[in-house]
Amino acid sequence: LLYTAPFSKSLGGEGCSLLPHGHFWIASQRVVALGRVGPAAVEVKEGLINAIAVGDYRSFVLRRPLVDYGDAVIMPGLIDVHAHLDEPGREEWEGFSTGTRAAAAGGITTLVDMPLNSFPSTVSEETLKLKVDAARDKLYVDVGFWGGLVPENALNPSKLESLLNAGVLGLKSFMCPSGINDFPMTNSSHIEEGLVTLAKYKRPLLIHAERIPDVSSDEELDGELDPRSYATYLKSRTPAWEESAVRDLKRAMKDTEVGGRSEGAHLHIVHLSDSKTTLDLLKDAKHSGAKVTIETCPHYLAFSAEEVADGDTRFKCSPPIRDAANKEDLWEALLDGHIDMLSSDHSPSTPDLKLMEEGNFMKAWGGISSLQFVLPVTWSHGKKYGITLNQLASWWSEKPAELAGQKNKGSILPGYHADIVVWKPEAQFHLDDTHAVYHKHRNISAYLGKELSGKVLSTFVRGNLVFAEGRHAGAACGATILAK
Ligand SMILES: NC(=O)NC(NC(N)=O)C(=O)[O-]
Ligand SMILES: [Zn+2]
Ligand SMILES: [Zn+2]
Repeated sequence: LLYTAPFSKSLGGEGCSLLPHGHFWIASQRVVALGRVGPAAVEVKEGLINAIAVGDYRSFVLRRPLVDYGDAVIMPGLIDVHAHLDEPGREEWEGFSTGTRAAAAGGITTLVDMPLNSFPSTVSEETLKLKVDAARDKLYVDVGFWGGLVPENALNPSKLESLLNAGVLGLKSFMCPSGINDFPMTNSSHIEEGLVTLAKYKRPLLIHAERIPDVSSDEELDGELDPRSYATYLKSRTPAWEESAVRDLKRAMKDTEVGGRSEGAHLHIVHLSDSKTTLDLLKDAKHSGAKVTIETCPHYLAFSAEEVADGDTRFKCSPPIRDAANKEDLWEALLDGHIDMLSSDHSPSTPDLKLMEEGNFMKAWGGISSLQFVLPVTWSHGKKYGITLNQLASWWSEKPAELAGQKNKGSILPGYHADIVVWKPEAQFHLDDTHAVYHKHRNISAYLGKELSGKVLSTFVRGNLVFAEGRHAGAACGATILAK
């Protein structure tokens, strides 16, 4: 039985998978596995990768269905460690069903949900249970959860332990106001104490590292500034915020070193935007042996402040998208390995909160909607820097799997989950009104109207073909991932 793409006509529809087989091979001329890219076939059996036949694979795949993807790329599915799915409590912003359908359409096979923007925030065993219950039968990809480190639990190890025992993959905290009432910010003492507990569990602490600087350099903010101007927003949230946070983390980072008070714990800086002093401070800490990793997001690599039109609040996020020179330096840091991985920071809201008509950057909700497009965006913008498919797999799958403690995910290797994206890097598309968008509010996405290259053909989650040629599987068979 040989399928060659496009193969919609032969696909099933009702169950967990569009492909009616539990044991099959997929093959192409560009399989990203075992540190190389080349012709290979991957055997999928009962949700796992059973074998990889490299080179001339035809003699291996006899008597089993084979999906031949020609010269499309077969790569590990993306693992997005930073997405706000907002359910329960704010389903009108996003939701498990819409968010995971968007993920599947974008080649993302695992999401890790942020503990804030849902209501209540995920800060205790009980609130994690609400998340897990709300997710039931709604997931098209696998979903894990970060818990929140907040003042209420940070100094209370037994509360933190009950949250960790309940299965969050790690914790997340803010060093500035989060914009969400039941998710208050932490100071460096909360963080240092939380890390001691995390060290026992060997799980990471993710930090939104922006802090209001002690000495304000914002004199320019005095007087009348136009809130529709992007420059006004940039002045209100300078790189000094990121720098101040990271300086304040000095002791916490030191504590993670071998022999330190929280050896075994791990600090992960989310959505780094400042590629100057903040990055230098983090490089120094890494260099002296602190266990620190860094992520940045496609919007910091795709856009620059110069391109953000006044009033276009789709581009408002924190920390802000900075100037073109900053963007160049972020690419350099990513290519040099100083930035470890990428994530979407998909943080939608209802369109009214983006204040798109008023265009007020100072009052609009901060957060970029991007979940479905991160693969083509990274590829389209990375091509001119010569990025490779292996680098994409490292930034989007291997490193995120490690951060989230997922030992069976993130690579195409025998014994691993068959979480796979098949895509055509050369296929161009214009993200116009006719393009199918599965996250909830298409008009708030900063990528609408853009030309991208890299089209997702198929997405497999644990062997289930959950998305192919524009269609989703009928049943939502993604799993919730809880740490043990
Ligand atoms: N409450 C939020 O979702 N905040 C998010 N907002 C952004 N990035 O603008 C974030 O991750 O900080
Ligand atoms: Zn954040
Ligand atoms: Zn976020």
